[in-house]
Amino acid sequence: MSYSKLTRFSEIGKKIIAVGRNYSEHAAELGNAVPSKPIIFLKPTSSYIPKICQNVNYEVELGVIIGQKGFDIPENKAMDFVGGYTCALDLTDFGTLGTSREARGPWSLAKGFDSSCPVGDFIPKNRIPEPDNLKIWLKVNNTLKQDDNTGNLIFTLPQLISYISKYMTLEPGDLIVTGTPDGYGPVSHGDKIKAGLGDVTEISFEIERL
Ligand SMILES: O=C([O-])CC(=O)C(=O)O
Ligand SMILES: [Mg+2]
Repeated sequence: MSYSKLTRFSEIGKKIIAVGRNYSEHAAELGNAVPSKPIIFLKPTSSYIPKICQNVNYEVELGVIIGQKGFDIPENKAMDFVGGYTCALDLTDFGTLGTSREARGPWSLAKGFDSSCPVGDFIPKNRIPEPDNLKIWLKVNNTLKQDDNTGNLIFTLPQLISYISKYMTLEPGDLIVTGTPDGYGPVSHGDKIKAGLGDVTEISFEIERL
């Protein structure tokens, strides 16, 4: 399958593996300690559905798309398994849908409702030669809300790929959303969201309530 022809990963429909608290300033704004191991959770592929956004918070994230199958991948081989990148949002509702962050219950509804994972275009790997030095930003109604660099990820892409693949076989089309920087916040009906990775790719959409 040629991923470069795809603009929405719903056409691929593989796992969405998400990383939590992977920027220390985001962990701090949540009042959480910097994790000693990656915090991993799953979002269902139905969360790609561009349906509605509810009472949610935005989180812009670097999405890594897996290009070949692998398990127990060593860190020094991990980048060979990357097929490309995308700008993804990990929309989150801890208010009405999910167990609160403080509680220890699962986050599945808070982070897995339909439309909770808007993604941009597939960016082939060679268009981002330095994924560990990439500006990541998000604007709400043209106001800059999140502005950081993937150089500040606590766990790097090779560390994440290696760690996740010890537990879950990675398959072509899987998407790893690598965690959000600080500055997350709520959106409401009519808000215009624009987010991007450096000046390589941009995603924009408007929030609609049912
Ligand atoms: O929202 C959270 O607490 C965890 C998360 O997804 C992130 O850090 O990107
Ligand atoms: Mg997130």
